[in-house]
Amino acid sequence: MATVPRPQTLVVKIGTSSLTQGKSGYLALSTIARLVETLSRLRQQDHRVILVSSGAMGVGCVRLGLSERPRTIAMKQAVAAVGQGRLMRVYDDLFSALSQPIAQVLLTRSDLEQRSRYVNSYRTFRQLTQLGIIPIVNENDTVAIEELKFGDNDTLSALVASLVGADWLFLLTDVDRLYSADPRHHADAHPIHQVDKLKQLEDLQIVVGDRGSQWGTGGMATKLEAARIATAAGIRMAITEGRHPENIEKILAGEPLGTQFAPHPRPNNARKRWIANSLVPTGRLYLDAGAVQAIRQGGKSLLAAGITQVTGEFQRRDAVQLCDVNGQEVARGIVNYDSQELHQIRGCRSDQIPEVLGYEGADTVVHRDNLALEPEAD
Ligand SMILES: Nc1ncnc2c1ncn2[C@@H]1O[C@H](COP(=O)(O)OP(=O)(O)O)[C@@H](O)[C@H]1O
Ligand SMILES: N[C@@H](CCC(=O)OP(=O)(O)O)C(=O)O
Repeated sequence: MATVPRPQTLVVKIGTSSLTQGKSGYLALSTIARLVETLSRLRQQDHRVILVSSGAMGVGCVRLGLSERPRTIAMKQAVAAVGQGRLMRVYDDLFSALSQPIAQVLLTRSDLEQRSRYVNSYRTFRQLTQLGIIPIVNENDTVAIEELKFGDNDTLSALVASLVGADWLFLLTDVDRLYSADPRHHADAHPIHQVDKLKQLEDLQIVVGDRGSQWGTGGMATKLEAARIATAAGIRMAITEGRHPENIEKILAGEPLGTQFAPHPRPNNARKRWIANSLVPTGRLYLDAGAVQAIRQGGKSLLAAGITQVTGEFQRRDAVQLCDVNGQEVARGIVNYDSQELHQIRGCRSDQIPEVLGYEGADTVVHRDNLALEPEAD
């Protein structure tokens, strides 16, 4: 097997559709064993490896004899609690056979939203990988409430890859790559091998279903959202077949397998990566052309004068999307005013703000240190 020159940080996500056998939902043991062998080999080559594994819900359902995903939150949480333990037991048995230590990391959205918890999560991953351990990550489905969920592990894996500053994100699924339409329903769909810019997919009018397989979540739509997050964070991404985890080594060695997504230049400011990816925006500010130019080309802070419209309800220090006149997102940032205040001061010069609000506020609506530009906004 070809080896890759320098040790890299690799995040590998495997979906339920690859971990389980179609109709019965039983574990796909040979796939899991091959995945364990591949990841252990990559560790032996000194790569830092993080596995994001779905499957808690699917495994829990089979254990409890359920034939479809539960609908109520309480039931989902109970089923995931059953499945997660069983899944980790299988991983631990197989990795232990190869003397590869593993650790379980269960995350909720708030672990990555709050800056201090984000930094703490980063330190945990760094310590684990420095010790040569493979962290196995899943959403903490048992406690996560609906509003605070990542919702799917494609997004979670991209956020973890961004958090640790990974070189590669591999999404292992039950199709060998992205197609122009869902190959299950469109026999004539053609394969997409390489994506240099995500906009290319819009131009090609790619149709991605948001329905996954029986136990999967999000289908291809969430994989493209993962691609948006990962490539913007400067991470290469590949979608490839879960039944052949050894493809990871071939892709690292330069083979054109699966669908590969080229990264944007890596933003070298970790705080801005956090703002761009981990915070969930709760409102939108529409900017005039001058303000868009000032923040994009001039690297300036956003002032109230350049805001034409405010939507959503948000508090000070919340994240918002900054959009041009066409509604195209150009940046994300943390606001110094809440939505009520911004309705009053939009379009005002900074020196008019104290008079309008009746108190002294910040000079900027979004300071440039709290503003992360969207790389594909051109
Ligand atoms: N354009 C597309 N190209 C490839 N697969 C697609 C596309 N649109 C939808 N899909 C579906 O997405 C499914 C994979 O998503 P999902 O079941 O959520 O996988 P996982 O469990 O690996 O996350 C495929 O089985 C396929 O039917
Ligand atoms: N956290 C859930 C996984 C949700 C999910 O995204 O599933 P999948 O689409 O199979 O990757 C579980 O463990 O069942």
